Amino acid sequence: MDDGIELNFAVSDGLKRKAVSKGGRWTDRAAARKTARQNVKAAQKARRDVAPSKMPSHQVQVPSAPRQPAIRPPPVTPSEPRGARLAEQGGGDTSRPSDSALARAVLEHASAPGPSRSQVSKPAPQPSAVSSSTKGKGPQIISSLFSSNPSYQAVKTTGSTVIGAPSNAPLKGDANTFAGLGLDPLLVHHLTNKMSLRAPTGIQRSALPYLLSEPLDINARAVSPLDENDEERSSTGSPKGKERAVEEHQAGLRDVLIQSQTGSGKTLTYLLPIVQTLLPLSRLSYIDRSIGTLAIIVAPTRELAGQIEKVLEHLLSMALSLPGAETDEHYTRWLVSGLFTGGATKTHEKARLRKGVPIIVATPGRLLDHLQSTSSFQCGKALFLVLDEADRLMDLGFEETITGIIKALDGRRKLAVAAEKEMDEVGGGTMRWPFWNRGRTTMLCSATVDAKVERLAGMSLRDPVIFRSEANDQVERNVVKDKKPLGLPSQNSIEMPSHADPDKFTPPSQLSQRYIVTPTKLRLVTLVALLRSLVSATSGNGGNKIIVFLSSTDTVDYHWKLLGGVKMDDADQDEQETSTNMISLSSPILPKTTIQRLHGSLPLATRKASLAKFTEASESPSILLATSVASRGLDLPLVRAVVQYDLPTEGGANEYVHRVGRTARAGKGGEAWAFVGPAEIGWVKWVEEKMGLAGDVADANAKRTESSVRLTEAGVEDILRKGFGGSGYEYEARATDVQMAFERWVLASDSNAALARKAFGSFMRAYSTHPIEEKPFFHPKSLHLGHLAKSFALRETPSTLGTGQTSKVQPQQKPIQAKRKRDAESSDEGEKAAEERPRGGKELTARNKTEERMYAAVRKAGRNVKSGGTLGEFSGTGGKKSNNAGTGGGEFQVMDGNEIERMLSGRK
Ligand SMILES: Nc1ncnc2c1ncn2[C@@H]1O[C@H](COP(=O)(O)OP(=O)(O)OP(=O)(O)O)[C@@H](O)[C@H]1O
Repeated sequence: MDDGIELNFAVSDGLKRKAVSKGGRWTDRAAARKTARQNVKAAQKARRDVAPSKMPSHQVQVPSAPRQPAIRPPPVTPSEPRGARLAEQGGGDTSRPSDSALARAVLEHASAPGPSRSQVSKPAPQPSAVSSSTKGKGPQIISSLFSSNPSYQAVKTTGSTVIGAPSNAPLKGDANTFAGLGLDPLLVHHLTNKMSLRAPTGIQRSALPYLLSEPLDINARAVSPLDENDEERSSTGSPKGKERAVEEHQAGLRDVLIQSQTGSGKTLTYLLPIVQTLLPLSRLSYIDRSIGTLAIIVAPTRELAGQIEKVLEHLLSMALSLPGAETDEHYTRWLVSGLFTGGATKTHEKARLRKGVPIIVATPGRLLDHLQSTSSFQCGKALFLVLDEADRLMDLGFEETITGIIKALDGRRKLAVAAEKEMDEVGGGTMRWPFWNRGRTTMLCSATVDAKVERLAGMSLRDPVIFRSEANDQVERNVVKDKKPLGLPSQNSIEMPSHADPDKFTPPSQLSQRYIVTPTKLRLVTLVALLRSLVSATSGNGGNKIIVFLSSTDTVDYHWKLLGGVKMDDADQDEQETSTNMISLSSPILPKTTIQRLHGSLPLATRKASLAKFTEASESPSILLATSVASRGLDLPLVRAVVQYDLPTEGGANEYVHRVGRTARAGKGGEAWAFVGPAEIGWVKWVEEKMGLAGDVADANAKRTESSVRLTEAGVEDILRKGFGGSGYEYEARATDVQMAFERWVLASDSNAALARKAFGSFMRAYSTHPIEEKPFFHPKSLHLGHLAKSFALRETPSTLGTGQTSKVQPQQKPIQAKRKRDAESSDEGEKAAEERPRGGKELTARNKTEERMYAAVRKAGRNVKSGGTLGEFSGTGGKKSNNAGTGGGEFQVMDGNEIERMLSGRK
């Protein structure tokens, strides 16, 4: 498809601008000004030299709107709030001279006298294109994307940025086989032939020997159930009373904490032992589904639970005998799985539980619900409880729910024991369970372990063994020495050795991590340019999926509709019909690419369909715009790149690692890109220091003094040039055209404009919720609102569009209440616990802390507003207020620009 914009990856060396000078004195700044002027001259010359006819034949011209005399752009956004510009440049990390130089250049260039590049030589924007679609919509303003724009430093984008060999890949070497770890031949056969998994990963190598070391002895004599009143336990001769609890637990496996990198195969690490342990039970004559549930896996979201259940189903579909093997003893298909996430009706789920489901995968709220209200749910004999994505469970506020689940399971067990004893006493007991003394093994899994996970571990695990991923060479040593499970001390928590720093979160070593210091005004076009480069470089094998993270549901919705609705010619920018049920859009600026979105406020069916569409095998690249709902656990195949357009507002470095972990999984390559604002560059060093190196890379670099993980800067100019192509500075004109097309789309209808303003407001509010620790880099005061508006394709800051009109609160409340209800109904969990929260909906629940901080901040501002007598909203253009122009955040709206400014500056 001809998208009307060329993709040209050749970078003209001769036209590269020199780096602005570094240092903090006025002489340096004068030098920077001089360089800027020289650059303008050089650009002029270059453009004169580049005749359009000399363009390579493979390059496609920018869509040709008729050129008209340029209308001068207005002087640098007169509506900039006081202090905003300064703030945009401040706050940088002075230890990174290049970054601070960039920030200074923002100021110098913006305020430097003399002609701007666009005034001198940039092809003029086409006012006609604007006017055609904006008749009667107020004054025209020409996009001034590159004029008066912060100059950006010509950072040379380097090649490979990976720091080591794959750290989450299957291990190499003959000694590293699934069979060697003690896995049943049936499972080995299935993994190899049906799932194409030939060797274990580091965490599997580390944990499987232990987890497979206690098979159930199906020939064991039945024993009486245990309880505190037992006088004797003759069949086992075990001690009685208090000691029994310990004894009981020691007879089985100790509880386990599994911590390893994203994409390292934790799911199979706990599923394989569960399946292998339970499988032999099917040979027992008395075993049928009425035995109830023997293993429970808890995952924080529906998507994750569904994903785990799919892997489990796949495992359970294995052949029950080896081809050609002759044996009298066959397993039966007793072992099945069930998904309990609130997606189906409860009646249906209850019916399934009544029949019996040996292994269930559930979200926490729904599981607790069944434990409390479904009496036919037999789970007193459960042998395994897995808490997957432990950190996410805690983030989502499931601590109490998990406590409830553990208590309920203990209660069920007691009831089952009592029932068994009663049957025994009356002599009618025919079904005797030989595994009462085994207890229940709890496994906790997480890629990152922080204080919250430690709290969950303390609450749910007894005497745990901690497993971390082993590096390749370490494995060899262990395997040679001892084929049995690594020696475990009999008491106290122990930790399997790992060379990685356990206190740091380690991204996969093969992951390339880059950041782009992007002037706020250029964010949107830089995103487009980056996506264009990424989609054009994708290949089926290496992956052709890209995930873009944004900070809120509103910004996801807006960018999705904007990309899908924008037109690059003069065609009417009609409002595109996009209902909540719509799955996929395409965009003229991202050829042959489908664009999906994912956030917690979408109906479950839409979310499922979006994910399915995004992951479907296709030659066409695919982009998923998502909130943090997509950051944990999701194992989406062929994700080649993760772009963090908005850096995480919650979860800090931890969240960053989870997000980038959606690519570079199981040893595959991947790219991570982070958009960093000029005032946010200190974040780079901060996040680097929070991350540790993995396994063997940590070994090799043990003596390195510098920060362990490095993010590499990519030049914004390079990105723009690559994405938009053309010779010399042509990319500027192309980027400007794209920006103008976006702006036309916004102006095309009231609802488009309202979406843009809503997204802008949501971004602002999300931004203000960065935790205090991150405030040095993400302070709302440092946001240049005028430039930020530009990045939302708004021609003016929403705050300055106000006419002083006030709105009544009442009319706003209805849609907000309706939205909340929708959120709750379609919430990720759909779960009681979440629904009980006043704000409902997973997305809202997920941002509990965020919302608390945010609401506190906005409430504070709200007081200011109310003290002024009114509670208002971002109002529409031309004094006409749109119905939908609220801030998207519920009851808190801000009246006008002064109020926003006051909120940001902390003035009364
Ligand atoms: N031994 C193996 N060899 C090759 N691929 C594997 C192996 N084990 C698991 N995988 C694959 O690795 C991918 C990631 O696995 P999984 O989702 O379990 O990772 P994870 O550690 O749980 O990651 P996250 O922390 O992001 O949830 C899956 O696609 C899985 O099929």
